[in-house]
Amino acid sequence: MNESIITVRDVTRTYRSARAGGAGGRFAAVDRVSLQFRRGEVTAILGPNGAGKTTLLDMVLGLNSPSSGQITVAGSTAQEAVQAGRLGALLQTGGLLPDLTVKETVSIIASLHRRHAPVDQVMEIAGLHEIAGRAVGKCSGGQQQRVKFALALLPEPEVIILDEPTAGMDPAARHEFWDRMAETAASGTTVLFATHYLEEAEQFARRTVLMHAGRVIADGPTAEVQKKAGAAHLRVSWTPSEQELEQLPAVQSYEIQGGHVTFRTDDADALARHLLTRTQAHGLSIRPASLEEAFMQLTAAQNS
Ligand SMILES: Nc1ncnc2c1ncn2[C@@H]1O[C@H](COP(=O)(O)OP(=O)(O)OP(=O)(O)O)[C@@H](O)[C@H]1O
Repeated sequence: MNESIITVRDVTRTYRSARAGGAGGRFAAVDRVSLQFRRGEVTAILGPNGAGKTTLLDMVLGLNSPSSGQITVAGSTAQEAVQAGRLGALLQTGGLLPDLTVKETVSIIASLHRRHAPVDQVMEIAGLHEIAGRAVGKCSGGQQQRVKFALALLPEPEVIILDEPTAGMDPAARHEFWDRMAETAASGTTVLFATHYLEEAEQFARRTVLMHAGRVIADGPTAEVQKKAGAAHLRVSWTPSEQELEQLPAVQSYEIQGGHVTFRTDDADALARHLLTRTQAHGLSIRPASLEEAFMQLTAAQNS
């Protein structure tokens, strides 16, 4: 269980910078990243647009090569692991043929694998039996993602990589998708997925790697990473004294405007409790900080 199945060692991937007008300037889409993933671990790679998640996952899949550093999967290169059917993927891009039915799609892709799981079994795991006869082009976005999930399961991979698998799904479809994924992970498959959603990481991954601008800025149990990134804005109607302000817990910063105070806090519950029980503050509202704000805060904290 503790054996590392994926090792990313000091990996950088640079691209020519569009902003530099192609004048030779390069930037690192992934910047000196080192990570290890253990067998059976479910990890979320969390980050805003452009953080480097897809670039990193594509390198783990051998679709893209590091500019420097090394990646090994189950002791071999990514390409060898894919060829051996040890790695399965559900990628953001990559089309399905719209005129084939769901079952035809899964059967045809199965026939391309030297060894594969029974078609009925992967259809069952991905919840496709009810829509087996439907043309792929008539399936919803969420159903198409489930078809891709079934295709990723066909080689019975030890590692499965999912790049924003639930993009475009409504909350119910998202839940159903993750319930099915959890069953797969419970059987010992290592799962690595990229997401924009903190809640998705929180609900489905025990470990979260937070990326921003190509760097890993936090890595650990999801609850801890969430606490670091999960700052909130809390607003009350209140005219506080200097002394009252000083006694408040968990305040990162505040702004006073008219009869209102807006706090930025890393523990909204503790602050709300204090404000409502020990001060005259009232009319309290809490708004979670956006992921982008949380990242800016974390990066600023790192750089200071
Ligand atoms: N082939 C490429 N050529 C040039 N720049 C690229 C290329 N691929 C990615 N980039 C740039 O590298 C950075 C990281 O992109 P990447 O797609 O890995 O981010 P991401 O975290 O997956 O974002 P998203 O959540 O939007 O998918 C971005 O600035 C992107 O524009």
